[in-house]
Amino acid sequence: MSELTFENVSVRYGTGRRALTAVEGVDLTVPAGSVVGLVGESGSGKSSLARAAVGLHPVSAGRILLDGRPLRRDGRVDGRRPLQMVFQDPYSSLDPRMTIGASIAEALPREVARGSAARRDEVARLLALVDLGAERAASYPGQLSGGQRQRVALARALAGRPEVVIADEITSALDVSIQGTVLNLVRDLQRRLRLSMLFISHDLAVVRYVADHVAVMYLGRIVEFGPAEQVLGEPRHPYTRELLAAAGRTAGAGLPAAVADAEPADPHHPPPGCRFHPRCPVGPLVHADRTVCREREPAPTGDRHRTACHFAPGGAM
Ligand SMILES: Nc1ncnc2c1ncn2[C@@H]1O[C@H](COP(=O)(O)OP(=O)(O)OP(=O)(O)O)[C@@H](O)[C@H]1O
Repeated sequence: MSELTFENVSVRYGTGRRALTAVEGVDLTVPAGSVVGLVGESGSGKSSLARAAVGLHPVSAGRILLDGRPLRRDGRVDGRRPLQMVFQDPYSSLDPRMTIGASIAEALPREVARGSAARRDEVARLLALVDLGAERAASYPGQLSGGQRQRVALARALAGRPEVVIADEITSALDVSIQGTVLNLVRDLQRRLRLSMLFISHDLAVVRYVADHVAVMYLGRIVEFGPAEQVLGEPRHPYTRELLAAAGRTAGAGLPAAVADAEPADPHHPPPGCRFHPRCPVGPLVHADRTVCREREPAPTGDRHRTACHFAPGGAM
């Protein structure tokens, strides 16, 4: 079991006037063997943080550590790739011209992949892990259903014997009727293989189901973090409360409509002070002029349940 830590991590795209900071100064820990759900509306920086962890995009500041050891820019540590990512669209990780077996075999570490018999056995073992028969090795991605393809993508990620799996919206593209089965499988594998997991989803119902801890991201910052039942049951940050209210309105159908009436956040020009202040319903109630919110960025406060809001219960003010 391994602990994944983001230490003051920033991710930037572009340069000059077009520069955009998608992730800014994020501190986040995925405790060994646990699932951290990462939520926030579209564009908040969730995928950017994930991609930085697996080396698909460089961090512009900060460090990413596995059990205290820094990951290299390409996501390796000691020559291995201990982090694997599963994406929303399994087509992005499966070559349509390769059989399922060949795709999985390609991801096997060299020491396992010696000899075709060993490879075949290992592919069959991985297929069994994701509840697919060994005969599936001969199929092509186009012959499988969306749910089966996502299982194969999962098997492929597990082929590298990861310690941490980053799941980015892995059920969002699936038919609602099979989302539950895939989620059950993921949760079961996570426990059996004692994986640590960063589970990104815009669907709070899904996150409630799989996550031990929840991190809420807004415009590149983590605004709330804590045990899932606390963050989702007794949210402290006004943004988290809005997300939950919006999810309730749409019967768990997701976040993107959250805070729909407010000004959309512009990542090119994040507001000064608290980034949420232009949309925040709480600040004006407490401080008519919202000076503190406009001028001072709130530092996270709290112990197990941390919130970055000047007026959160247990907050700085
Ligand atoms: N390769 C890129 N080049 C430039 N800007 C990018 C790039 N990738 C993401 N961005 C920008 O970075 C910000 C954060 O995007 P990111 O995809 O990380 O957010 P997200 O929370 O994962 O959203 P979604 O749920 O829509 O994937 C957005 O403003 C996005 O437009």
